[in-house]
Amino acid sequence: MGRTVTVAVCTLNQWAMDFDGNSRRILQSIQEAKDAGATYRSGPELEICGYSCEDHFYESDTLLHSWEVLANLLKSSICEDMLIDVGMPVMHKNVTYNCRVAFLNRRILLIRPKMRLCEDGNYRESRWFSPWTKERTVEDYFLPRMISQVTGQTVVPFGDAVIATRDTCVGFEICEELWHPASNHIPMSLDGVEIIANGSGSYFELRKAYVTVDLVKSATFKSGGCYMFSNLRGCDGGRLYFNGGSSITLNGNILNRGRQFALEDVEVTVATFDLEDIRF
Ligand SMILES: NC(=O)CC[C@H](N)C(=O)O
Repeated sequence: MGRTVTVAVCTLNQWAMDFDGNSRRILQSIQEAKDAGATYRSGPELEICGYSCEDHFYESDTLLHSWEVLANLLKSSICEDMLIDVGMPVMHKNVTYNCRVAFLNRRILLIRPKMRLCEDGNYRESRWFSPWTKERTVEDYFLPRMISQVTGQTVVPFGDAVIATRDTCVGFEICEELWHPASNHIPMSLDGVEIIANGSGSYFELRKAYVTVDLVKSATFKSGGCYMFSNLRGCDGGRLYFNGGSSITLNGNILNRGRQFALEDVEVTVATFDLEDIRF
C-alpha cells in the first residue's frame, strides 16, 4: 500500500533584522514548495529575524517584529493547506528561546524550543538563549493578542513535543541537536516519529559538509525515517558564511540535496517518498 508524501526543505539567504526581506523570501519558498506539490515545508534556523542578530536578541522589538512577520504568514493564502514550520525567537516566562513554530491553516500547532545550544567555534548561543530542558513536557504559551486575532487561539503548546497526524508523526530538532551525542532524534525515532525536520544555521568550515551529510544519514540509518535539513545561505550580516546544502534523507540515503555555494536567495529542495518505506 503506497502512502506517498512530498516534503520541502529551504535554503534562504536571510539577513539579520531584515524582517521585510526575510518574510518575502520565506513566502517565496512556501509558494515554490507548494508549486512543487509539497504538503510540508520546513526552513532554516531563526529564518524570520535572521540568525546573527547578536545582542539585538535582547531587544523586545526583535521578538515583536518576529511575531508581526508570523502574523502575516498565518494570514497569507499562500500558506493554506500546508504544514509549515518557521524559525524565530520566542520569550516564554521571561526567558528567550530559539524556536520552531509549526502551523497549519491559520492555527499554531506547536512552539518547539531548541534543547541543545551551540557554543563551539564562533557560536555563542547561550549569550542570548536558554535551552529548553524539560523533556517530553509542554506548557501553555499565551499568544500575543495580534496572533490570537488571526488564529482564534489563546494558548498553544510550548515545549518538547511532536505532531501526530492521521498519516504520520513529525518531530523537530534545531541545528545543534543533530550534532549532540544525545541527539533528540534518538528518542523520537525510538518512539516512532517518522519525519524529523531540522532548521539550521550552520556556517561554512572546510570539510564540514561531509560531517553534515554523515550526520543526516546516520540520524535515519538505524531506526529509519525521513530527515529534513534546512540551512541558511550567505553572510547574514556577520562575518560567517552559511553554506546551504539543505537535504532530505530517507532511511540513511540522501534523496535530494540543495547546492552549497550558490547565489540564489531562495532554493527549495523537495522529495517524494512512501511512508510505508519507513515502516518495514
Ligand atoms: N546553530 C547551531 O546549532 C550550529 C550547530 C553545529 N555545531 C554546526 O556547526 O553547524
